[in-house]
Amino acid sequence: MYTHLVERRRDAVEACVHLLREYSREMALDPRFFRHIGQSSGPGSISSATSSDSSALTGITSPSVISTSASAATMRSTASSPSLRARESVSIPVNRQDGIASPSPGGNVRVVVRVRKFLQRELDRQAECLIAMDPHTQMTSLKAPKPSPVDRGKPKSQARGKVLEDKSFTFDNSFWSHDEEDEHYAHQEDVYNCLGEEFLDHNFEGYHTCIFAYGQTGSGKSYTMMGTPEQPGLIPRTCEDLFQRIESSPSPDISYNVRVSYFEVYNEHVRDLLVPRTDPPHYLRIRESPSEGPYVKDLTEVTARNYVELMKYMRKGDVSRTVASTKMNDTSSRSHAVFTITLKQIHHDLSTDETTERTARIRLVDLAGSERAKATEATGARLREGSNINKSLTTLGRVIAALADPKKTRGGRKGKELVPYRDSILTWLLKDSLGGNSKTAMIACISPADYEETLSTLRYADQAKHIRTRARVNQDHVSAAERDQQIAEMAETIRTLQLSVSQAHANQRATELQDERLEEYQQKVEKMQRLMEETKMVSECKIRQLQTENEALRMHLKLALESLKNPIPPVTLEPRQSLSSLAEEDQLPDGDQENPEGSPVVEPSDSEPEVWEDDEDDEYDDDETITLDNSEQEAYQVQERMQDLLGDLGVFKRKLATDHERWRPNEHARTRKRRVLGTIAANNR
Ligand SMILES: Nc1ncnc2c1ncn2[C@@H]1O[C@H](COP(=O)(O)OP(=O)(O)OP(=O)(O)O)[C@@H](O)[C@H]1O
Repeated sequence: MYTHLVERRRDAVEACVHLLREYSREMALDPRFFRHIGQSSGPGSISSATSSDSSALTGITSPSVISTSASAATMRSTASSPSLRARESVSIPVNRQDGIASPSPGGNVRVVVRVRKFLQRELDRQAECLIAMDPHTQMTSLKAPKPSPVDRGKPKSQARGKVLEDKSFTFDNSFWSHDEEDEHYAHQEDVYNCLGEEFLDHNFEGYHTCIFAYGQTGSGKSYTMMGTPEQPGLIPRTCEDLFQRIESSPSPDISYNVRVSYFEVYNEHVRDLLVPRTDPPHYLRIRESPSEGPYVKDLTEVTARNYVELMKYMRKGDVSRTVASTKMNDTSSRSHAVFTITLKQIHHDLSTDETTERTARIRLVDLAGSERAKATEATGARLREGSNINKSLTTLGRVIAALADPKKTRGGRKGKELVPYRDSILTWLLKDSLGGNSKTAMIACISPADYEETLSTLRYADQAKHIRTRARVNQDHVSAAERDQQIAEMAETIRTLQLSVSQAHANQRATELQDERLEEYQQKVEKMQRLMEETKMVSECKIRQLQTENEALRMHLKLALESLKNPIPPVTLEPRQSLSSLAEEDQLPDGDQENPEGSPVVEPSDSEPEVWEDDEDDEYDDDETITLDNSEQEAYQVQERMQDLLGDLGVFKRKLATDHERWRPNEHARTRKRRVLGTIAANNR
C-alpha cells in the first residue's frame, strides 16, 4: 500500500515536471531553468523552495549557485543570504490582521527596500535608528521618532507637532545594510545575487528589464547601483556577469552582440554621457516610435566586445555625470542617470537553416534623490536642480499612482492618456519600463533616521507593488527564405543608398569644380580689367601729351605761317650791301665792326634812311632772298617737326590698334577709342 502510494506520488511529480518543461519552453525560459527542474525533481524539492523555513532553503539549488560568475566563488550560500531569500518571496506569510499588505498585490513589479548605515553626520547627532527588518517575513517597520519635549506626555489631540505613528510594509525583499555586524547584513553582492542575477536571467530569456533606485538624497541609491571600486554595485556586477555568461556559453550556434548607452536627465534635458561635455551643453531630443516607444534621438550607442570595454564606457559616463556637494550628501547626483545595455542573441539552427534573434534591453537607473530645500539649504543652481529633481519625482509618483490604479490604466475616453508619462522627461523615457513591455524592479533606498522622508519613500514603493507591466519575449524567427529576402532587400537598399551617396558626391564635386573655375575666371577678368584700366590710363596720358604737343605745334605753325604771310615790319637797314661788299668789309683791319655771328650791323646814318617797302610785285634782291630763305628754313623746320610728330602719331595709332587687338576691349571702349583717335586725327589735320 505504502509503495503504491509512493509510486503514484512519483508519477504525479514526473507529470508535473513534464508539464512545467513544456510550459517553460513556451515561455522561452533560460536553459538553466530546465537544469534546475531536472535537479530538483525529487520528492519535496520544489515545495521546499517555497518554504519560509530557512533551514529548508539551504538545500535548494539556486541559479545563483549555478551562475558562472566569478563572484559566485565568494557567494555566501547561507539561509540569511538575500540571494536565497529572493526565491522564497512568493511564500512570505502575510499578517493581514496587522493590516500589512501582500508584497505584490496584483502587480508584478518587484519592489525591494534597502536601509543604509549611519553616516558621520547622523552619528555626530547621535541619531536613533527608526528602521527594523524581519529577514523571514521581509517586513520593514518604521518606528515613530520620540515626540518633541514640548509634546511629551500630552494626548494626541493636544500635541503641537505632528503625531507620528509606527508603520510597517512588506516588500519582495528587505535588505538590512545598517549594521555590518548583524548576521543578516546585506552586502552589495547579496543585493546583486538576489535581484540583479535574476533579472539577467530574464534578459537571456529575451525580456526587457529595468531596475531603478528611488529614495531621498543621501539614502544610498548610487551606492547600490554603482557602488565603489572596492564594493561594486548592481551595474558593474551585471556587466561582469553578462560577459561571464556569454564567454561560458555552451552553444557555438549562438552569437552575442552587446551595445551600451548612457545618458542623464538634468534639469529636464537629456545629455549623452558617452560624449565629452561641451560648453554650452549639447542636449538631445526625445522621439517616440510606434514599435520602440519613446527614445533619445542621436544617442551614442557603442558595441562592447568584452567586460573591460563595457566597464570603460560605464566609467566614462559616470565621470561625466553631474554631481555636486550638498549639505545632505558630499557627492549628490543632480541628475537621473540611465545606463542601458542591449543584449542581442542570434541563434542559427543549421538543421533548419533558421535564425532566431532575441533582443533584451537592460535598463539600470540611478535616480536623483528627492530633497527638501530646508534640509539641503540649497540656493542658486543647487536649488533649481533640486526643484527640477522634485518635479520629475513627483511626476514619477503620479505615474506610479496612475499605473497602480487598474481603472486608470484601462485608458480614458477618446483615447486620452490617463497616465501622465509626458509630464516629465524622466517618466516619458521610462514609459515602457514603468507600464509596458518590461520586467521591472524598484529598489527603495532609505535612511535609517529620517522618519518623514523614509515614510514617503516606503509609500511610493508600496504603491509600485500594484503596477502590472506586460513583459514579453522579444524574439524573431527568421526562416532561410525570409532571411534571404531580407538580405536581398537590404542589399538593394544599400545599393540605392550608395548610388545616391555617390550621386551626391559627384554633384558636390561638380559644384566645387564649377566654383573653382568660376573663381579662376573671375580672377582673370579682374586682372584683365586692371590691365585695361592701366592701358586706358596710359593711352589717355599719351593722348593728353599729344594734344598738348599738337596744340603747341598748331600755334607754332600758325605763328610761322602768319609770320610768312605778314613778314616782320620794315626795319631801317644800312644801304644795301651785297654779300661781296660785306665780304670786302671783312677784310677791313678794324674787325670790331663785325659782330661775332657775322650778321650785318646796322649802323645809324645821317643820310635819309631807306624805307624797305613791302612791294609784292617787286623782285626780291639778294638781301631779300636771304631774308626769305631764313623764313623758309624755319617753315621747313616746323614742317619737319610736324612730319616727325605725325610719324609719332602714326606709330602711336598702330600701338593703340595692337593693344586694342590684344585686349579686345568691349564695343563701348572701342567706340570711345575710335572717337578719340578720330579727334586726334582731326586735330592734326
Ligand atoms: N549600504 C551602504 N553601505 C555603506 N555606505 C553606504 C551605503 N549606502 C550609502 N552609503 C554611503 O552613504 C552616502 C550617500 O550615499 P549615495 O551617494 O549613494 O546616496 P544617494 O541616494 O545616491 O544620494 P543622492 O540622491 O544625493 O545622489 C555615501 O557616502 C555612501 O558611501
